[in-house]
Amino acid sequence: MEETDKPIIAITIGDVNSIAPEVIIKALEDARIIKMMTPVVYGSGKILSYYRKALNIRDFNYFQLKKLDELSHKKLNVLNLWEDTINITMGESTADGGKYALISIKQAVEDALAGKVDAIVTAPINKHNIQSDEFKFAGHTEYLAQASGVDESLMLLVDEGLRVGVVTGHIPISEVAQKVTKEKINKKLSILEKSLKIDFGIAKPRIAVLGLNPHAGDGGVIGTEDEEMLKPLIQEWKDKGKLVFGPFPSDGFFGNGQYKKFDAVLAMYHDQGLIPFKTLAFANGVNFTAGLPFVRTSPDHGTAYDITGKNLADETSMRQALFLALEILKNRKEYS
Ligand SMILES: NC(=O)c1ccc[n+]([C@@H]2O[C@H](COP(=O)([O-])OP(=O)(O)OC[C@H]3O[C@@H](n4cnc5c(N)ncnc54)[C@H](O)[C@@H]3O)[C@@H](O)[C@H]2O)c1
Ligand SMILES: N[C@H](C(=O)O)[C@H](O)COP(=O)(O)O
Repeated sequence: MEETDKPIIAITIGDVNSIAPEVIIKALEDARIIKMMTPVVYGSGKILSYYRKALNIRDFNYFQLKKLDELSHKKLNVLNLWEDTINITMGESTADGGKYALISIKQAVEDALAGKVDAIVTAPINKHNIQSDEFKFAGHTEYLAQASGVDESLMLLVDEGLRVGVVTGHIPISEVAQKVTKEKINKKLSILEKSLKIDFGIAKPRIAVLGLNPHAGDGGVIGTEDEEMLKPLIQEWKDKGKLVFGPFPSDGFFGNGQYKKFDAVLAMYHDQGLIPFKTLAFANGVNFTAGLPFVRTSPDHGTAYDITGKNLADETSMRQALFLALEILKNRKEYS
């Protein structure tokens, strides 16, 4: 591969007081990365330098630039987005943690939408300290959909053959039942099916749909949504020749390993899908946003303030997020 043919991957800095800089540095230390892609950290060399020293990491070098077109395909790049020296308070949630995380995300999105970078890999943010007049969203997923002008996207957690999407995402549990509508499930199923074909190269994907109620309602004894909404909806997909099955009672479905028979699982709400996913795949898991005009992946963990600055953060999920972004780019190219 020519150096200049490598995909350019924007990596957002995340919360600078969290494990985000640590997992970025450790993931980028992997010698395979620079051979396969051109990474650009959107943030500031001062932040990486601070963590390199704090964690006593040697031999981590990078090329600093002020404009994206100065990047080097032979080196790890850091795009300096600010001159400020930030007061780093490792393991604490501060206004600065949110402010600089947002500067990084905004620039990466602008560059992705302009086609200047091929994908974005986001390091973790704190959903509380990033809130501002400019950012009134529950997470990257919601922000990225709005910023890129799509009315619906899908949070899809991925670890090799295990893929778990959610119908409702970052909303209070009290709102789940009313938000799980036929229209919403159909939209999410459409994004999921398309993504499995285009992003994951699966020609005829098998999708499992989980029930909303305990035991998928037990024939209407525990809630009526599974019987009255989910069963007919799934039948409509089957009638169109799609391999969509369910509704499955979530506990037994994961408990007996049935998930292994499907290319993807659609859960009705965040914890229904993410608890089994993270139990099975926390270290390697990647959070992918399907349905965006650009590729966006992320590690499946958060800011982990409790271990920040202690050199305890496992960077595997961050590294997998970089590799999955590449794989999806390749699959999209082959599909088109
Ligand atoms: N991609 C993202 O931006 C993202 C993802 C998940 C959570 N979050 C946010 O992060 C904040 C903290 O969330 P949380 O406490 O629920 O989850 P968390 O993932 O930050 O931490 C959960 C537990 O896992 C441990 N852990 C997390 N990542 C680890 C790693 N790489 N290596 C070793 N141990 C690790 C932590 O120390 C903690 O004990 C919240 O604001 C949440 O919204 C952001
Ligand atoms: N629900 C995600 C997870 O637990 O991995 C996480 O909160 C990140 O969400 P965004 O990608 O929307 O920030």
